[in-house]
Amino acid sequence: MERLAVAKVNLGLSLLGRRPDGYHELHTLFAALTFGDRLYLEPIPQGIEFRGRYGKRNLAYRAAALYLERAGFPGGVRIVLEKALPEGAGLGGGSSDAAQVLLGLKELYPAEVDLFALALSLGADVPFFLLGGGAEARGIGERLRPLALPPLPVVVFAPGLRLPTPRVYGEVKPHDFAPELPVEEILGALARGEEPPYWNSLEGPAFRLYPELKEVKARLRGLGLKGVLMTGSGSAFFGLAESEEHAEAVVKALRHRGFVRKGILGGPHVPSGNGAFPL
Ligand SMILES: C[C@@](CO)(OP(=O)(O)O)[C@H](O)COP(=O)(O)OP(=O)(O)OC[C@H]1O[C@@H](n2ccc(N)nc2=O)[C@H](O)[C@@H]1O
Ligand SMILES: Nc1ncnc2c1ncn2[C@@H]1O[C@H](COP(=O)(O)OP(=O)(O)O)[C@@H](O)[C@H]1O
Repeated sequence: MERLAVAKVNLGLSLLGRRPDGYHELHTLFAALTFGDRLYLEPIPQGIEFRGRYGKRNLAYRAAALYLERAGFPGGVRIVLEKALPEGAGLGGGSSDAAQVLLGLKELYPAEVDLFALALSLGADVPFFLLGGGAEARGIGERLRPLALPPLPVVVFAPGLRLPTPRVYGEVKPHDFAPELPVEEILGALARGEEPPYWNSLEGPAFRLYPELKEVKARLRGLGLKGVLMTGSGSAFFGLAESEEHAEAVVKALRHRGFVRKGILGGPHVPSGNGAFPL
């Protein structure tokens, strides 16, 4: 079985405060995109044969180990992971890989296993990737409400700077906290092709760590993209293109400077019925 583990961007991310356990409470809009890593899953009699980086620490491997254990060891799986997404870029590649392994194994070995609970134990972004499409998220990303997003062309650019998530959260100061995102206004602006009134509270901390990221943002704006924003904890940025042709031209202009791809907001069509967590 072949599966596409798509990237995500955060159409705004607001840090509302810090929880007693040290994690940050956030409000964000997740948008799946149409490109990503490829995974090949094949049933084998027992165990996990894994081809990809990090061995047993890979989130895809850990997802398989968890699912097979919870399902009562119904059989094994061979997993080949072909990475296309840069790591530590805020595109959620590892989380997306893990979600596709969970969904794939549920198809190969159906069992009464709560995928959302397993997903959350693997990482805060993993539950979203079980749903795909678009979603409003709260908590640390686990309270999800699906959202319909206009299928706009976007360009993602990662400058080749790896920004580990804990490093960026570690740099957050009280003045980085902000109110909730104006969700209706953001959706309205997207639908009208206007500059969305969103922000990413992690841009301040990331820019303090790596001031050169400000130039990356300015360069994307200079190419005519709207709503240019860092995604998640960075270091990738995205922007909204006027058309597929505009997106293609931006990709050409940036292709020697880092990872650059065009995609469509909301991702490929996902069959409904995955359910959701209430906000
Ligand atoms: C920023 C976001 C936005 O979608 O995604 P990415 O950009 O990484 O894809 C997420 O909040 C990434 O959450 P998650 O994937 O769970 O982060 P992890 O790497 O597990 O967390 C690493 C560390 O970051 C801090 N952390 C993480 C999430 C959160 N809401 N508050 C935090 O303070 C914690 O110190 C944690 O130990
Ligand atoms: N399948 C995987 N793909 C990418 N990274 C993985 C994977 N499994 C574990 N990791 C670890 O998780 C970190 C975060 O990866 P990733 O999800 O791609 O970035 P981000 O959290 O910035 O969106 C990587 O730096 C790597 O150490």
